[in-house]
Amino acid sequence: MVTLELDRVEARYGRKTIYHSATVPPISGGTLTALVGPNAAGKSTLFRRIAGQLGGGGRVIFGGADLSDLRYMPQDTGMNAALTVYESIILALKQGQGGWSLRVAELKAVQSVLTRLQIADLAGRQLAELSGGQRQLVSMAQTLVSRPKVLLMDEPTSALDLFRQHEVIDALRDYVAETGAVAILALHDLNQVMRTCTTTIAVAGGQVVASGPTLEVLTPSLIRQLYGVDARVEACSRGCPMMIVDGAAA
Ligand SMILES: Nc1ncnc2c1ncn2[C@@H]1O[C@H](COP(=O)(O)OP(=O)(O)OP(=O)(O)O)[C@@H](O)[C@H]1O
Repeated sequence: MVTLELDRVEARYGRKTIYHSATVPPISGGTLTALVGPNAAGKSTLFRRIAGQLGGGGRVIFGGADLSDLRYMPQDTGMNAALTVYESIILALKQGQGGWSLRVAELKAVQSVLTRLQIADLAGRQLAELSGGQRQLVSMAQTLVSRPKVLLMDEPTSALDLFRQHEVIDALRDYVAETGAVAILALHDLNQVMRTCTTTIAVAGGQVVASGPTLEVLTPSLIRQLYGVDARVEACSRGCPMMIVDGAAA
Protein backbone atom coordinates (compact mmCIF):
# COMPACT_ATOMS: atom_id res chain seq x y z
CA MET A 1 0.00 0.00 0.00
CA VAL A 2 1.31 3.43 -0.95
CA THR A 3 1.05 6.38 1.46
CA LEU A 4 1.70 10.10 1.23
CA GLU A 5 2.15 12.46 4.16
CA LEU A 6 2.96 16.17 4.46
CA ASP A 7 4.96 17.38 7.40
CA ARG A 8 5.04 21.16 7.90
CA VAL A 9 5.45 21.74 4.19
CA GLU A 10 6.22 25.20 2.89
CA ALA A 11 5.69 26.25 -0.74
CA ARG A 12 7.14 29.33 -2.37
CA TYR A 13 7.16 31.14 -5.69
CA GLY A 14 10.50 32.91 -5.40
CA ARG A 15 10.17 35.02 -2.27
CA LYS A 16 6.39 34.76 -2.13
CA THR A 17 5.40 32.08 0.37
CA ILE A 18 2.00 30.49 -0.24
CA TYR A 19 2.13 27.67 2.34
CA HIS A 20 3.96 28.27 5.62
CA SER A 21 3.37 24.93 7.28
CA ALA A 22 0.99 22.45 5.66
CA THR A 23 0.57 19.18 7.52
CA VAL A 24 -1.53 16.26 6.27
CA PRO A 25 -1.52 12.91 8.13
CA PRO A 26 -0.70 9.83 6.00
CA ILE A 27 -3.12 9.34 3.10
CA SER A 28 -3.51 5.69 2.13
CA GLY A 29 -3.71 4.55 -1.46
CA GLY A 30 -6.44 2.33 -2.86
CA THR A 31 -9.20 4.94 -2.75
CA LEU A 32 -9.54 8.47 -4.14
CA THR A 33 -8.65 11.60 -2.17
CA ALA A 34 -10.09 15.02 -3.01
CA LEU A 35 -8.31 18.35 -2.67
CA VAL A 36 -10.90 21.14 -2.34
CA GLY A 37 -10.87 24.86 -1.71
CA PRO A 38 -11.91 28.13 -3.35
CA ASN A 39 -10.16 29.73 -6.31
CA ALA A 40 -6.57 30.76 -5.51
CA ALA A 41 -6.69 28.72 -2.28
CA GLY A 42 -3.45 26.96 -3.19
CA LYS A 43 -4.51 23.60 -4.67
CA SER A 44 -2.23 23.71 -7.73
CA THR A 45 0.55 25.15 -5.59
CA LEU A 46 0.33 22.22 -3.20
CA PHE A 47 0.43 19.78 -6.12
CA ARG A 48 3.48 21.51 -7.56
CA ARG A 49 5.23 21.37 -4.19
CA ILE A 50 4.45 17.66 -3.76
CA ALA A 51 5.66 17.02 -7.33
CA GLY A 52 8.98 18.71 -6.56
CA GLN A 53 8.38 21.64 -8.93
CA LEU A 54 8.43 24.25 -6.15
CA GLY A 55 10.85 24.83 -3.33
CA GLY A 56 10.21 25.23 0.39
CA GLY A 57 10.90 23.64 3.76
CA GLY A 58 9.16 20.71 5.43
CA ARG A 59 8.90 17.13 4.22
CA VAL A 60 6.80 15.32 1.63
CA ILE A 61 6.94 11.72 2.84
CA PHE A 62 6.20 8.87 0.42
CA GLY A 63 5.60 5.36 1.73
CA GLY A 64 6.16 2.52 -0.77
CA ALA A 65 6.96 5.00 -3.55
CA ASP A 66 9.28 7.86 -4.40
CA LEU A 67 9.18 10.97 -6.55
CA SER A 68 9.93 8.96 -9.70
CA ASP A 69 6.63 7.07 -9.18
CA LEU A 70 4.61 10.30 -9.18
CA ARG A 71 2.74 11.79 -12.14
CA TYR A 72 1.15 15.24 -12.04
CA MET A 73 -1.60 16.18 -14.48
CA PRO A 74 -1.81 19.99 -14.41
CA GLN A 75 -4.98 21.98 -15.07
CA ASP A 76 -3.81 23.29 -18.44
CA THR A 77 -2.09 20.72 -20.57
CA GLY A 78 -0.45 21.95 -23.77
CA MET A 79 -1.30 19.72 -26.73
CA ASN A 80 0.11 21.51 -29.72
CA ALA A 81 2.62 18.90 -30.83
CA ALA A 82 2.11 17.41 -34.31
CA LEU A 83 1.49 13.92 -32.94
CA THR A 84 -1.32 11.44 -32.98
CA VAL A 85 -2.99 10.50 -29.70
CA TYR A 86 -1.27 7.10 -29.80
CA GLU A 87 2.17 8.64 -30.40
CA SER A 88 1.66 11.15 -27.59
CA ILE A 89 0.85 8.38 -25.12
CA ILE A 90 3.96 6.44 -26.18
CA LEU A 91 6.00 9.63 -25.75
CA ALA A 92 4.60 10.06 -22.23
CA LEU A 93 5.47 6.45 -21.43
CA LYS A 94 9.04 6.69 -22.72
CA GLN A 95 9.79 10.08 -21.18
CA GLY A 96 12.87 9.91 -18.99
CA GLN A 97 13.69 6.34 -20.04
CA GLY A 98 16.51 7.27 -22.44
CA GLY A 99 15.54 5.04 -25.36
CA TRP A 100 12.85 4.58 -27.95
CA SER A 101 12.64 0.81 -28.45
CA LEU A 102 9.20 -0.44 -27.45
CA ARG A 103 8.57 -3.69 -25.63
CA VAL A 104 5.41 -5.72 -26.09
CA ALA A 105 4.43 -4.94 -22.47
CA GLU A 106 4.63 -1.21 -23.24
CA LEU A 107 2.42 -1.53 -26.30
CA LYS A 108 -0.05 -3.44 -24.13
CA ALA A 109 0.09 -0.66 -21.51
CA VAL A 110 -0.83 1.92 -24.17
CA GLN A 111 -3.70 -0.25 -25.41
CA SER A 112 -4.87 -0.87 -21.87
CA VAL A 113 -5.04 2.82 -20.93
CA LEU A 114 -6.90 3.64 -24.18
CA THR A 115 -9.41 0.93 -23.31
CA ARG A 116 -9.68 1.91 -19.63
CA LEU A 117 -10.57 5.48 -20.60
CA GLN A 118 -12.70 4.35 -23.56
CA ILE A 119 -10.77 6.46 -26.08
CA ALA A 120 -9.38 3.74 -28.37
CA ASP A 121 -11.33 5.37 -31.23
CA LEU A 122 -9.17 8.50 -30.84
CA ALA A 123 -5.81 6.68 -31.19
CA GLY A 124 -5.12 7.76 -34.78
CA ARG A 125 -6.35 11.35 -34.43
CA GLN A 126 -4.01 14.36 -34.39
CA LEU A 127 -3.83 16.10 -30.99
CA ALA A 128 -4.52 19.48 -32.59
CA GLU A 129 -7.89 18.22 -33.89
CA LEU A 130 -9.29 17.17 -30.52
CA SER A 131 -12.08 18.83 -28.58
CA GLY A 132 -11.42 20.17 -25.06
CA GLY A 133 -12.94 17.11 -23.39
CA GLN A 134 -11.05 14.73 -25.69
CA ARG A 135 -7.80 16.54 -24.83
CA GLN A 136 -8.49 16.09 -21.16
CA LEU A 137 -9.05 12.35 -21.65
CA VAL A 138 -5.82 12.04 -23.63
CA SER A 139 -3.94 13.97 -20.97
CA MET A 140 -5.28 11.51 -18.43
CA ALA A 141 -4.12 8.60 -20.58
CA GLN A 142 -0.64 10.15 -20.79
CA THR A 143 -0.62 10.44 -17.00
CA LEU A 144 -1.84 6.91 -16.30
CA VAL A 145 0.09 4.96 -18.93
CA SER A 146 3.20 4.54 -16.79
CA ARG A 147 1.05 3.17 -13.94
CA PRO A 148 2.12 5.76 -11.35
CA LYS A 149 1.95 4.94 -7.65
CA VAL A 150 1.18 8.55 -6.80
CA LEU A 151 -1.20 10.51 -8.98
CA LEU A 152 -1.96 14.24 -8.67
CA MET A 153 -4.71 15.48 -10.98
CA ASP A 154 -5.76 19.11 -11.18
CA GLU A 155 -9.47 19.38 -12.05
CA PRO A 156 -9.31 16.24 -14.23
CA THR A 157 -13.01 16.27 -15.18
CA SER A 158 -13.57 20.02 -15.70
CA ALA A 159 -14.00 19.67 -19.50
CA LEU A 160 -16.03 16.45 -19.48
CA ASP A 161 -19.76 15.92 -19.92
CA LEU A 162 -21.73 14.29 -17.10
CA PHE A 163 -21.54 10.76 -18.51
CA ARG A 164 -17.79 11.00 -19.15
CA GLN A 165 -17.21 12.41 -15.66
CA HIS A 166 -18.78 9.31 -14.14
CA GLU A 167 -16.96 6.99 -16.50
CA VAL A 168 -13.56 8.55 -15.85
CA ILE A 169 -13.95 8.74 -12.08
CA ASP A 170 -15.00 5.07 -12.09
CA ALA A 171 -11.90 4.23 -14.17
CA LEU A 172 -9.70 6.09 -11.70
CA ARG A 173 -11.37 4.35 -8.76
CA ASP A 174 -10.72 0.96 -10.38
CA TYR A 175 -7.10 1.93 -11.07
CA VAL A 176 -6.31 2.88 -7.47
CA ALA A 177 -8.19 -0.16 -6.11
CA GLU A 178 -6.11 -2.45 -8.37
CA THR A 179 -2.74 -0.81 -7.75
CA GLY A 180 -3.00 0.64 -4.22
CA ALA A 181 -1.87 3.98 -5.67
CA VAL A 182 -2.47 7.29 -3.91
CA ALA A 183 -4.59 9.55 -6.14
CA ILE A 184 -5.38 13.13 -5.14
CA LEU A 185 -7.85 14.98 -7.36
CA ALA A 186 -8.39 18.74 -7.10
CA LEU A 187 -12.14 19.13 -7.64
CA HIS A 188 -14.64 21.98 -7.43
CA ASP A 189 -17.76 19.80 -7.66
CA LEU A 190 -18.42 18.84 -4.05
CA ASN A 191 -21.14 16.38 -5.06
CA GLN A 192 -18.61 14.52 -7.15
CA VAL A 193 -16.27 14.59 -4.15
CA MET A 194 -18.92 13.18 -1.80
CA ARG A 195 -19.90 10.45 -4.26
CA THR A 196 -16.41 9.29 -5.10
CA CYS A 197 -13.65 10.36 -2.72
CA THR A 198 -13.12 8.56 0.58
CA THR A 199 -10.77 11.21 1.96
CA THR A 200 -10.77 14.99 1.54
CA ILE A 201 -8.15 17.66 2.14
CA ALA A 202 -9.53 21.22 2.33
CA VAL A 203 -7.27 24.21 1.78
CA ALA A 204 -7.82 27.98 1.98
CA GLY A 205 -5.49 30.94 2.00
CA GLY A 206 -2.40 28.76 1.84
CA GLN A 207 -3.39 26.58 4.79
CA VAL A 208 -4.68 23.06 5.17
CA VAL A 209 -7.87 23.74 7.11
CA ALA A 210 -9.13 20.14 7.39
CA SER A 211 -8.31 16.62 6.25
CA GLY A 212 -9.90 13.25 6.90
CA PRO A 213 -12.94 11.18 5.87
CA THR A 214 -14.91 13.19 3.30
CA LEU A 215 -18.23 13.31 5.14
CA GLU A 216 -16.48 14.46 8.32
CA VAL A 217 -14.58 17.20 6.49
CA LEU A 218 -17.35 18.59 4.27
CA THR A 219 -19.60 19.94 7.01
CA PRO A 220 -21.91 22.93 6.48
CA SER A 221 -19.69 25.05 8.75
CA LEU A 222 -16.54 24.23 6.76
CA ILE A 223 -18.38 24.96 3.48
CA ARG A 224 -19.47 28.31 4.86
CA GLN A 225 -15.89 29.07 5.97
CA LEU A 226 -14.40 28.06 2.59
CA TYR A 227 -16.93 29.41 0.12
CA GLY A 228 -19.17 31.82 2.05
CA VAL A 229 -22.33 29.87 1.20
CA ASP A 230 -24.98 28.11 3.27
CA ALA A 231 -25.17 24.45 2.35
CA ARG A 232 -26.53 21.21 3.77
CA VAL A 233 -25.93 17.54 3.12
CA GLU A 234 -28.89 15.33 2.19
CA ALA A 235 -29.24 11.85 0.73
CA CYS A 236 -30.26 11.55 -2.94
CA SER A 237 -32.90 9.03 -4.06
CA ARG A 238 -30.13 6.40 -4.39
CA GLY A 239 -28.89 7.09 -0.87
CA CYS A 240 -25.74 9.01 -1.87
CA PRO A 241 -24.91 12.14 0.12
CA MET A 242 -25.46 15.37 -1.79
CA MET A 243 -24.51 18.94 -1.04
CA ILE A 244 -27.44 21.34 -1.49
CA VAL A 245 -26.34 24.97 -1.67
CA ASP A 246 -29.04 27.33 -0.38
CA GLY A 247 -27.23 30.54 -1.30
CA ALA A 248 -24.79 33.10 -0.03
CA ALA A 249 -24.20 32.81 3.71
CA ALA A 250 -26.72 34.88 5.66
N1 LIG B 1 3.69 31.28 -10.77
C1 LIG B 1 3.21 31.96 -9.73
N2 LIG B 1 3.90 32.99 -9.18
C2 LIG B 1 3.44 33.68 -8.12
N3 LIG B 1 2.25 33.41 -7.51
C3 LIG B 1 1.52 32.40 -8.01
C4 LIG B 1 1.95 31.63 -9.14
N4 LIG B 1 1.01 30.68 -9.39
C5 LIG B 1 0.03 30.87 -8.49
N5 LIG B 1 0.33 31.90 -7.66
C6 LIG B 1 -0.48 32.39 -6.53
O1 LIG B 1 -0.59 31.36 -5.56
C7 LIG B 1 -1.88 31.38 -4.96
C8 LIG B 1 -2.50 30.00 -5.06
O2 LIG B 1 -2.74 29.73 -6.45
P1 LIG B 1 -3.15 28.27 -6.96
O3 LIG B 1 -3.02 28.27 -8.44
O4 LIG B 1 -2.38 27.26 -6.19
O5 LIG B 1 -4.68 28.22 -6.52
P2 LIG B 1 -5.80 27.11 -6.85
O6 LIG B 1 -6.41 26.74 -5.53
O7 LIG B 1 -5.24 26.01 -7.66
O8 LIG B 1 -6.83 27.98 -7.66
P3 LIG B 1 -7.97 27.65 -8.78
O9 LIG B 1 -9.06 26.88 -8.10
O10 LIG B 1 -8.41 29.01 -9.17
O11 LIG B 1 -7.31 26.89 -9.89
C9 LIG B 1 -2.68 32.48 -5.67
O12 LIG B 1 -2.64 33.64 -4.86
C10 LIG B 1 -1.91 32.70 -6.96
O13 LIG B 1 -2.03 34.04 -7.39
